[in-house]
Amino acid sequence: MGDEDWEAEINPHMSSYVPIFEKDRYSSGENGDNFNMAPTSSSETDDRPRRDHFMKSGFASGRNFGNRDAGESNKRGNTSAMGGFGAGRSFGYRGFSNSKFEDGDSSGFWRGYRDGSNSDASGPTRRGGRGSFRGCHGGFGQGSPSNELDQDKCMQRTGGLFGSRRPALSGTGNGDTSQSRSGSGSGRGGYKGLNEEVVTGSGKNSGKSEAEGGESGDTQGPKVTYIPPPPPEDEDSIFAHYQTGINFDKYDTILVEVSGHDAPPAILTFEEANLCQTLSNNIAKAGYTKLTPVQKYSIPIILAGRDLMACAQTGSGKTAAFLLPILAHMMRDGVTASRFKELQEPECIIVAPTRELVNQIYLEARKFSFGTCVRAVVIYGGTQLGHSIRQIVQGCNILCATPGRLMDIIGKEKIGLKQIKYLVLDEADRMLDMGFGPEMKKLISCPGMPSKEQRQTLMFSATFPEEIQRLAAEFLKSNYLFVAVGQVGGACRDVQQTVLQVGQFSKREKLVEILRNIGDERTMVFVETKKKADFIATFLCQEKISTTSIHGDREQREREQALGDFRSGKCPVLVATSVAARGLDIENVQHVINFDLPSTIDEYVHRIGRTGRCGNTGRAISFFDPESDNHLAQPLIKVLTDAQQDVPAWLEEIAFSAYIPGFSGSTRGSVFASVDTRKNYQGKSTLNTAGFSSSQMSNPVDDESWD
Ligand SMILES: Nc1ncnc2c1ncn2[C@@H]1O[C@H](COP(=O)(O)OP(=O)(O)OP(=O)(O)O)[C@@H](O)[C@H]1O
Repeated sequence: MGDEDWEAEINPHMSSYVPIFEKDRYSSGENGDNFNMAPTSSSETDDRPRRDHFMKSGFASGRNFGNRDAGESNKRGNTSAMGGFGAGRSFGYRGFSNSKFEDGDSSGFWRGYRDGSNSDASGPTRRGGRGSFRGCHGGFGQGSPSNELDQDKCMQRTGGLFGSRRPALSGTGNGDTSQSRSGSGSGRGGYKGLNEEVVTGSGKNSGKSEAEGGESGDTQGPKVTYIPPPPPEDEDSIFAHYQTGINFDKYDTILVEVSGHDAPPAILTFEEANLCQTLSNNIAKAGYTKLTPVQKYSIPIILAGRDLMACAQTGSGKTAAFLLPILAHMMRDGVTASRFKELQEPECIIVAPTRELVNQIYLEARKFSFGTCVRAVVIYGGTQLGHSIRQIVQGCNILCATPGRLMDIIGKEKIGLKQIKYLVLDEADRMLDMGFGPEMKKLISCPGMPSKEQRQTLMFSATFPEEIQRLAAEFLKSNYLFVAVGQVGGACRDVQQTVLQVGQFSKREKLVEILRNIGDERTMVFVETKKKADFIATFLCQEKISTTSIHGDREQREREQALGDFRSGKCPVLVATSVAARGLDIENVQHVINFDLPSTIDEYVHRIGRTGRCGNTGRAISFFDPESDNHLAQPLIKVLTDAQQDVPAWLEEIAFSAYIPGFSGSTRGSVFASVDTRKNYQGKSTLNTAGFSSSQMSNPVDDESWD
């Protein structure tokens, strides 16, 4: 395809793929790039002129964009600090999505509903500080398609020139990942971005988050002014749900183990839970007629007031397993917080690791509390802090929050914690690992927070590494109960897993081949880094496959837009980092493709769990690169075998040659997704001095993918 065809070829397919581009970094040509003939006329804070320009010249000139063959030959040469990645800009303009953003059609979160509301007040101002490095996400400059990995390296080396690899997080302790992009290149600090919500600066201000920077304005970053559109209020939308799949009834055959003393018996039907009429009505309206195993066991445990750690396969209804009994108690006991109170004191806090997930939990809470006196509120980073506060002051009984925003709100004394009766950690293993663990510890020692004896603490996940379970004990009463719902190894058996041996440089070709076969079926493609997410999304768009992307360097509005376009089917392919690996419940995701395998097997289990949910079937295809993935061979075989999937002979050979003495197949037991570590590890501890298990020390690759 000639350069002149470029724009025409790619425009129709780029409706939603809109990485940020900041022109000035790239417009001079000093990086040795001739593609990006960006004018310097438009204001840094003005979206529209730059979009117009790039519609004309930016893309049109990106001639190396799809040149995958350039790969091998260019991969070394492209790493020059100035020319390699720095030149990669042709696609980095978020305004590419025609006028959508400016039209305020940011329906992303709301399961594809479009209410047309334009509540994004961010406007141009947020562009200024943020943009300084965003263009690099596109990653298609001089020879850039050749080797995304080398781009990554180059990017890191060039951090000093362009700002931080992460767009200029303030070094002064600004905590919100979307908040403080000052362009100063101050680096990422504390958690290196592992934490979705909390990024520390110099270390001095660890744990502070966007309040310091964005809202009170004492850092260089622009204010986050994004106000997400309210979800639709009509009953049909609130109770919209997808159908359980053909394998839903097979849940009944799944083994469940409850450990701990005096566990109440499981219930078999919703009626046995003795929920109030309104709650029962809401359950019926949600289309729930039958309990899933984790619900059968967890609901009576929570109703009995016990602390709980529950491990059950992805997509098997853990959210309702904690929401329903909590709501039942709130209905029984009455709630104290009301809109007429000056200080809101919620009875329940639910934390989860990503903004999208916390919002999804909120929608579930809103659904089940419909028509009751209980009011659920959601707050998360990347949105205007004032908006979060306004939501809370209208009355807050259940607060669904990401950790960074929660700590901001607590720090600002916008909520009191004295009334907390329920603390829920969803994706609890993630919430307690290196990234979020310190924040969670801070949360439970906040002034006013009832001690663990005084509150009920509930933890849910599909995976629960043993060392995390030991950390969790600090949060739970000693007599907590542990519910393990097989699937063996944690992967859902409704997902047909295939592992293909594909080398780094053949991956794109293979991906396109697979996606072409798949057609329009909804597919999530997981990659390991944010830059690669943009790179692959753009590449697919160029291949005329409608694609969008979600990762931590995209603005919240863009993330929501991407999710909305994926949910609605407008973009049937979503390229994502691990930020989308956990919890997201999207109807009709038929395929998950691991373009890059994650660094841990647990992450693999979560990723493939985006398909095959709630008794529906799905497919997962993973590219296994022997150059980089051998360490996963053994645990992968265990997961495949446990889920009764075919194990390729070549994988067994690799596993054999990469044999790790003492490897027991996984960190988990042989029958259940996780075992209660109290059985095996009483008295033993492998914690390091920081209080975290060494195996949970953050992995730089993981860090990259998360934020
Ligand atoms: N008893 C039920 N009957 C019908 N549908 C249900 C039931 N329980 C849950 N669901 C639906 O199943 C889907 C998956 O539930 P949910 O998101 O809670 O799974 P999960 O176990 O939390 O998954 P993950 O591990 O990926 O976070 C949701 O759409 C939910 O509404």
